[in-house]
Amino acid sequence: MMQQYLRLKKDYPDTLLFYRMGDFYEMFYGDAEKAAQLLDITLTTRGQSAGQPIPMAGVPFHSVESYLARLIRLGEAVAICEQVGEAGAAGAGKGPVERKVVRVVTPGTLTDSTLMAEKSESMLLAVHFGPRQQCGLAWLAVTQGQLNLAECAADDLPAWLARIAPSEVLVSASLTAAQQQRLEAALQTALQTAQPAAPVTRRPEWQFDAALGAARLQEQLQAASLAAWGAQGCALAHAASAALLAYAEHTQGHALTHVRSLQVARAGDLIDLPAATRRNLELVQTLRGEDAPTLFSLLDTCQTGMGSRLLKTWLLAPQRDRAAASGRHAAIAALLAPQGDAAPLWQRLRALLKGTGDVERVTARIALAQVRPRELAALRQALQKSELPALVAQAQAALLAQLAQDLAPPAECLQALQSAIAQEPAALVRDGGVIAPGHDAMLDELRAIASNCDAFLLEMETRERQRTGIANLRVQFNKVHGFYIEVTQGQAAKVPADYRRRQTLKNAERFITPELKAFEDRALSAQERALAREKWLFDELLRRLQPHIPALTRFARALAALDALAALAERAHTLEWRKPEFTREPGIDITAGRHPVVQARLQESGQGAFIANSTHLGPRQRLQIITGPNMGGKSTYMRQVALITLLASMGSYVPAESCRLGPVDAIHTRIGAADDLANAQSTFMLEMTEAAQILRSATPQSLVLMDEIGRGTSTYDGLSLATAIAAWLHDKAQCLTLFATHYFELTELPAACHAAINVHVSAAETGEGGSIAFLHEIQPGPASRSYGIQVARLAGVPAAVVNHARHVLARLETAAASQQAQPDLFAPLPEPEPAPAAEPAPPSELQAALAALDPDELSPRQALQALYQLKKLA
Ligand SMILES: Nc1ncnc2c1ncn2[C@@H]1O[C@H](COP(=O)(O)OP(=O)(O)OP(=O)(O)O)[C@@H](O)[C@H]1O
Repeated sequence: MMQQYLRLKKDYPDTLLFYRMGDFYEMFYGDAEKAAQLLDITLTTRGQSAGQPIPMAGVPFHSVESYLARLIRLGEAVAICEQVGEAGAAGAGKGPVERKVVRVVTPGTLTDSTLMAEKSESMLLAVHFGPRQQCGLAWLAVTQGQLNLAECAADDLPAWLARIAPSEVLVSASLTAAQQQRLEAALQTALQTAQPAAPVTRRPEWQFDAALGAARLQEQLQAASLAAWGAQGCALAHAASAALLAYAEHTQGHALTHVRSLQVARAGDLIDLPAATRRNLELVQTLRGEDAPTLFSLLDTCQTGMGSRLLKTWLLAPQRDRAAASGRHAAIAALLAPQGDAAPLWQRLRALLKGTGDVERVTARIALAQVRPRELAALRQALQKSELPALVAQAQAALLAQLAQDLAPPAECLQALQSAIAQEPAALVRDGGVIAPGHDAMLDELRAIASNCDAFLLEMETRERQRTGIANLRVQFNKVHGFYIEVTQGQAAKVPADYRRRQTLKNAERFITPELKAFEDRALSAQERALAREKWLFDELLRRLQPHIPALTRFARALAALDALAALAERAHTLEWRKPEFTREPGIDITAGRHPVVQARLQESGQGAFIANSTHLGPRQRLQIITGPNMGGKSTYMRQVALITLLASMGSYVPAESCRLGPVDAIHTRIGAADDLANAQSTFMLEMTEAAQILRSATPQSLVLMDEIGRGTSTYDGLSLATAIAAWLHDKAQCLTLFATHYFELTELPAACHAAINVHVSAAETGEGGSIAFLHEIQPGPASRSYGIQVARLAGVPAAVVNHARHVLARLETAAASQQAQPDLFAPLPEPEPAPAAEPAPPSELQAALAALDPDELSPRQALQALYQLKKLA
């Protein structure tokens, strides 16, 4: 057996091998030690090899899922090795049962719903590093039917990683350690998760081959050319897809017949949402790393997991082209439209969608031959909802008309499921009770033999009581001993000669007769044969379903889209959101906008109403300098503008009275900072890194939020930087900017910059104690003063400290007033001064050698020699 184990293990050196032995999965040697530590299970030994005990650890097969889930969370991969041969059938009856690795469970290739998050995909990404700092990317979720390709510069990899959010990354084994380290660092920054970032798995270099990839893609898509998908030219991405497909199939132990569509992603197609923006706007995770309250948690009232997952994709990958978003707006309008006396469509659709299974994942599991009986029952239930397409077809929207078509279930598929699968099937095929009665005559007959047992036993009991005169004789069955006739000890003397003793108990004797033995053989074999027949029928059903996989995939996508749209309609109705409008001219025009998450929180906690604010940004008024007290609502206001922009762009209604939105190519944010300890960057360094990125990439179609830039350094440094950054955004980038600051000096900017204006959040002083009330209203003009000391008081800073601060402030203000007026920060920059004439130092040997060189006159060989010479001198 150990020979067999070691033979299998040889092919999975870096993967834990779960070796099935009876009711356990066992691990040996290093695997056992590692698993014992990771899972906190007992490490024992079994037998010996070369005189040494063999370390062993195991987990029971019936609870294997929970152990797998823990290992996957830790980034481990597990190869599942099952018995595939019949016991006793191997060779001459000696030697272990034949075993095989049937699948490999890895973080990026999960398909089992018990191991997966309901609301997020488990994405597998292959990265191929090509020449000239270019990368090819290929990714897919094994439970979805779509492959994705992209090519990018190595520098843009972090942005792509953030967008794809992979659960596992494949790279070539030839990657250098330094390259891998860089990739892992980028992953950590991109994913921003508290858990360990996605594991990086090395695969053989030859698998990253462009020609192989193109051929594999064509085979996968059953197409003679990749031109239909616009995917013919991207060799680097082809190389990545070769490795991706090979690995995905390797882990499933099965071809991915359900993966039949391809998408080439181009950076310019999507609205850029850098990792900082996702984090700062708390789109799917709060700053503390929790799932709620976030924009997504507020938005997601979907009835199914697949609806939630699609909605999340819409939110995180909004398109620059607004056609898709417009289509969704129109669909939501149709779902909300009054229907006379009947409830609006969104309500009726959601009632129908409730309790629908995860058809998308079930479909993938049918294709991979991993599906469980109850998943098929759930699919049948979904396919039976025939009112669904009819109802959707009633709506007046192009997108919904398309969905109605895809929702028409493949009739043959439904029929096959209705006929074959029992009303409430058992969880596992090997338990029996999965195939419906009446589906197969042979199965029915075998089942009849097995279930006629009871009648036979009763009849025999009566007969034997009469024959023996033992009134309390009983004919029974148990799993361990099979069939028997039980007689109490007192009556044992009366048994006839043809009774054979089977077992002696304290108070009773158990016997068997030739007749009962013959019955037992027939009944047990009928049961076994019924189980085998069920297994065969189940596999047969899966074969029959295979041709319907593409239709089922379309059906699943349509259900998911409908669920997501109905959820958006429900949100629009419940939260009183309005339909946004897209315009050609750049700009953002919002009337009475609200921050949806803050508003919901205020409502829940009964802390008063949310104050709506309007925003106008356009080419002629593109920069707002926002001042006002702490706690006044500056951050809330800025974020709400970004959230409304994003919601409109993903195709949702928005929390505002009205919203007109021009083209948007990116939403950048530079908001407060927690130290990025993971990457050992200081707060200020991080602040400047993010600012640098924004200054480099913002365009007139970008929305930029800057919250208190420059706060992390000394006042003058900070003020100078903030000034220069604001001026650059206004003059050079010309993007739409909201710029919140505590530097009052910045309120001078609009005087010098024609498209900048001042706004402030209002506060009112109440009473004599100097306390303030925040009105949370955005008003034109700069704030008249800051209220830092009042806020400190509100926060419970001791009165003595507050008083002291007041005195210091008064003194500072008097001193400032008596000094000369504040320097004009926005005066044009002076011409750079000529450098002061320094004492000319005699040229060094190196400088002399350099001066003697004339690059235009050098041959390559001479240039190289000169270079060596210079190095030597230096
Ligand atoms: N428009 C609004 N209506 C009602 N309450 C609001 C509004 N805006 C903000 N608030 C409340 O005020 C609190 C503080 O808002 P916010 O964090 O935006 O202030 P801030 O001006 O950015 O403060 P700081 O300068 O200290 O960061 C919010 O948590 C929210 O409860």
